[in-house]
Amino acid sequence: MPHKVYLTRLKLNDFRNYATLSLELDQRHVVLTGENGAGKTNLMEAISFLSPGRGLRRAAYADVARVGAADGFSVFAAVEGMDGPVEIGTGTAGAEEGQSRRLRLNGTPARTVDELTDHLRVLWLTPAMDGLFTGPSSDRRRFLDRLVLSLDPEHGRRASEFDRAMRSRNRLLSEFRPDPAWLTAIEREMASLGVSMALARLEMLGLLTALVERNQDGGSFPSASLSLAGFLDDCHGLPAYDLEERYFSRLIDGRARDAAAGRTLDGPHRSDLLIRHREKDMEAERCSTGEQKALLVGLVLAHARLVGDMTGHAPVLLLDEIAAHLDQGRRAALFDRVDELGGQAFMTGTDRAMFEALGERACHLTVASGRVSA
Ligand SMILES: Nc1ncnc2c1ncn2[C@@H]1O[C@H](COP(=O)(O)OP(=O)(O)OP(=O)(O)O)[C@@H](O)[C@H]1O
Repeated sequence: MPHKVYLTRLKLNDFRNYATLSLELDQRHVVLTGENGAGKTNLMEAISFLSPGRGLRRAAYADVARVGAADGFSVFAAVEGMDGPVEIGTGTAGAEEGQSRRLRLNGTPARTVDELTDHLRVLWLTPAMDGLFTGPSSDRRRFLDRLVLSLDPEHGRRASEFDRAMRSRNRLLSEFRPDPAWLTAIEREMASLGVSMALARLEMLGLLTALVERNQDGGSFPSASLSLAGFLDDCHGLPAYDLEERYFSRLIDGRARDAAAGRTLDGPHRSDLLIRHREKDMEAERCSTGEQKALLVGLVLAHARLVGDMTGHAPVLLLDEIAAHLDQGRRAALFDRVDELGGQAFMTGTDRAMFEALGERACHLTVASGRVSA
């Protein structure tokens, strides 16, 4: 069983509809129930700021600060983390647009928010992800990249450097006579970064597939078959060096085409994550709404287990409105599966009765108008 990582304290200041909040927690799961608009998802979002990135809503920080607050927002958490107890403080200094997020670990400023992954991993499932299978491929790429990031924090740096290089190439190609040496240097860089990104994604899919095959759980949640398409599809199994050479020469050959299109038409930014319902052997997008939800739950739980297996520490799990679409049997199975992961999970819903099967395994809290009570 992986070690448990859990929050023992959470304090918010001027965060969404919370002027101030101070919560003491123990290592149990946390169930947050309350009416629509009470502030349940806001609290989950605050916890998602304990991982790199812009949180589970991908919001602009200016929108996160409480309306009417003079300054920015802050989130403070005491965590029994992967490297022992740690105090994490994060937030913005002002409410203007374009602010970056600051991070302090045990009172000391951190260089980047990526340092959070040394202490805990936070994974989430929200209703906004329900359209994952039917929505644009960019949503699935972002989902996959978050999976990769949770095990390989370098993946984010590679992706943003690739993006920067690609933008430079697009700009150069739009010039009348671009400098060929400069273009070639950028394309070299793109080939190296792009292939690293694709291989990291493939590695994640391989690990997840192996785990799903090892842990058939008797069918409470369906399992997914995952594959990638859209980039270097005809080069499976080639070593990294050959892949780089292929992509590099395709970029060179594609200059005129990309210049005409005004963008780069080949690369890891064009990959799509293909998801199939394994037991039904059917594309996820053709499954029913309920089947898609169950498939997504199964996928996120498998990923959480993988993170626990690989790091030796169970991730903190944020499950927003997870119980609403599940029947009683599935709900009980979900709680058991979540519990077996060995971490701390935060779950929300409008009705406390839905979480009865969790019993004493969770601390049950009520949220109303930006306040939390037992
Ligand atoms: N920056 C902000 N300042 C003040 N209030 C905000 C801010 N951003 C959002 N809110 C308010 O926070 C409230 C709570 O939102 P939240 O999404 O957490 O609700 P919820 O309890 O999850 O509800 P539901 O059950 O409907 O999903 C909303 O009424 C919203 O208007």
